[in-house]
Amino acid sequence: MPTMLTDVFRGHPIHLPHSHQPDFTSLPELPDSYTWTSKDDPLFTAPLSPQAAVENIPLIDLNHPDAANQIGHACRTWGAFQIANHGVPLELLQGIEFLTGSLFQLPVQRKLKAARSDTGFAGYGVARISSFFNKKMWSEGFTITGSPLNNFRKLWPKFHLNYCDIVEQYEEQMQKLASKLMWLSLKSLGVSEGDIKWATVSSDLNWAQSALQLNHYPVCPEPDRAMGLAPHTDSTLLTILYQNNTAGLQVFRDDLGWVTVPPVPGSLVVNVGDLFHILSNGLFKSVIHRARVNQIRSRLSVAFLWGPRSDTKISPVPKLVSPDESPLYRSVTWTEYLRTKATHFNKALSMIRNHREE
Ligand SMILES: C=C1C[C@]23C[C@@]1(O)CC[C@H]2[C@@]12CCC[C@@](C)(C(=O)O1)[C@H]2[C@@H]3C(=O)O
Ligand SMILES: O=C(O)CCC(=O)C(=O)O
Ligand SMILES: [Fe+2]
Repeated sequence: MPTMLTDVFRGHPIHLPHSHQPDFTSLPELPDSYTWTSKDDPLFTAPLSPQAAVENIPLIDLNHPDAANQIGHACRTWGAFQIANHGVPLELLQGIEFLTGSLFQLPVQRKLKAARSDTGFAGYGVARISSFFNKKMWSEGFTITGSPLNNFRKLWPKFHLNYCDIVEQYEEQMQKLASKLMWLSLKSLGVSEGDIKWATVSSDLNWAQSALQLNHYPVCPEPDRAMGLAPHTDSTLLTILYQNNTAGLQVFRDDLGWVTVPPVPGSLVVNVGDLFHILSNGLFKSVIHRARVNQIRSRLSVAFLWGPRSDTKISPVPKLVSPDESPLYRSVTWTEYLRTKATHFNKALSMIRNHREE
């Protein structure tokens, strides 16, 4: 029986004190434990790209006849892009935003009834990557995988069924979209369905699995010294992110520094994750990104984290490996990778890299 995402961290506890979460709204100034400097994160003071107005992640119209090549180019250069005409109904995007807003508005004692346990996967808490940093992040999160029924019943004793319904519909749409995006980007590399046995096209998409990460970044008294979500890459194949109408997401490019991804109403942000970087033999970049906060408006985001089934070994597509070289990475399942990441964080990719002889 393959490990489901819910079981990934069983036996790999991470102690994160969710119950110490402050009531963000009542803090007139930033506590020292939330004040970041470049000592806490080397990229904290990396420059904000002055060119961000001209150079930004592309906005791609999925109905454009050349969409596959545009996506492929964005995956190689940025590891991220935005999409319009993606087919996800606007009411559903509004529905998931409403759910997320309602959840984080609940009193902290109610949210803690659904707190993620040390070995658990789903529930309310601080970002999993918090354990790798000395300072705290100005955010709170809620992770969903499989049915949210038990947790939602604790949060909303009366209305949980309506909220479960929204999550189910949202996940269904996201699954279809993620698979479409994967095949479009692979097409740009000349890789087709026959080249990847584990991802056979079946309408139930049971070769994939996913999690939803709801994020809330409250208004912050000193945003320049705070961090919403520290820099990281996602461990996924692809992540599809919905952000409300408040900027905060930034992506990092070695040549440009931090670039803010402006919210475009109705569009979605797509990030290449570490597993897609591996599958593409390093051709697609898994993008380093972070979330900053602001003094005026709170921010919400919903990340659809998408990867293969737990028993699937991901390795570079043979077609993308030149015959006289070994693949850049050894094969790994999503479960193995999430556990490696939970222990070694941003060194996880280099730990599964095959070292080539010069
Ligand atoms: C499947 C997963 C990816 C994730 C860890 C998780 O187990 C569930 C939450 C995901 C998330 C969202 C916020 C950023 C991130 C790095 C984190 O701490 O939790 C990602 C994790 C990831 O992509 O590695
Ligand atoms: O809130 C955002 O814009 C980023 C969220 C994110 O990176 C994540 O949930 O993995
Ligand atoms: Fe992320």
